[in-house]
Amino acid sequence: MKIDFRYASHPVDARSYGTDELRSHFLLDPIFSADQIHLTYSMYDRYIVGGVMPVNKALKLETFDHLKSSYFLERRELGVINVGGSGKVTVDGEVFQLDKKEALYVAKESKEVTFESSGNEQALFYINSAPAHHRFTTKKVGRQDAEIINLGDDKYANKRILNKLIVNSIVETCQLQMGLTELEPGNVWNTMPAHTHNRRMEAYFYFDLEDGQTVCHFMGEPQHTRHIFMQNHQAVLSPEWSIHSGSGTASYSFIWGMAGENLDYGDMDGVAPNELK
Ligand SMILES: O=C[C@H](O)[C@@H](O)CC(=O)C(=O)O
Ligand SMILES: [Zn+2]
Repeated sequence: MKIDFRYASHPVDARSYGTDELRSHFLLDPIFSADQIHLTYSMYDRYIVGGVMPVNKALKLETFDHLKSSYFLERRELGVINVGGSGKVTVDGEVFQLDKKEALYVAKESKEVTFESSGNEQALFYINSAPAHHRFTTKKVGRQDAEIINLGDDKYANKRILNKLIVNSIVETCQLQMGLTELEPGNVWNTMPAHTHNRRMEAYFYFDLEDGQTVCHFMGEPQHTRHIFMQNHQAVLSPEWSIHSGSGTASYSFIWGMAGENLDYGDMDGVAPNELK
């Protein structure tokens, strides 16, 4: 396992970050490395973001120094979404088959979690984890189980399909929420109009972006925005004070994940496009 660590930033400090500082504090890259579990432990709500890419062997989620626990999920819950070929996640002996864009919620106190590819195409497991106080039930959320919201309009180049996957109307969680948003062809703007939610931090992971294209991710306080150019399979941390929105040079999909004070997906403080600076 490879572990990175990130401290949280004060919004007033972040106003003066240049490109390199901004990327070193918020951009998470790489997410996927062959036969590696690569994680970042963030001080934003002690959220963990990472990727699992099992090529030649099954990979086991182990505890690491920042957790000071006897196993990874001793005091945590986990969300997994596969963005590659078919794969298998085994939780304490129970096998869950995850095809592309399917999710698994793994309950606190699950002792052994392993990941492997199970088809010809490489499985790619994107994972998020948050501290947890209660053991709920491990549950797969397949494509048909998703709650779908149609958002946006061609006219604003933001027509997209939002799939709620790990949310409390589908699976009980302590503080984790995850889902997947797909931009319709020719549409490029996500999460516009933008929002913040001081109650929750968030992380975005961009995927299914055509080779050679990019997504410009916008962050920062609504009146002090910054941008990070993102490549396929990179993630970015969004502090509780920050907007999280992006515009691509092509359409793409992304996974959002968040944790914090509440489990209310709709709790957002909207910002109209013409109020942004
Ligand atoms: O707090 C919620 C998140 O920012 C995302 O769910 C927003 C999103 O996927 C979109 O508008 O496309
Ligand atoms: Zn949000």
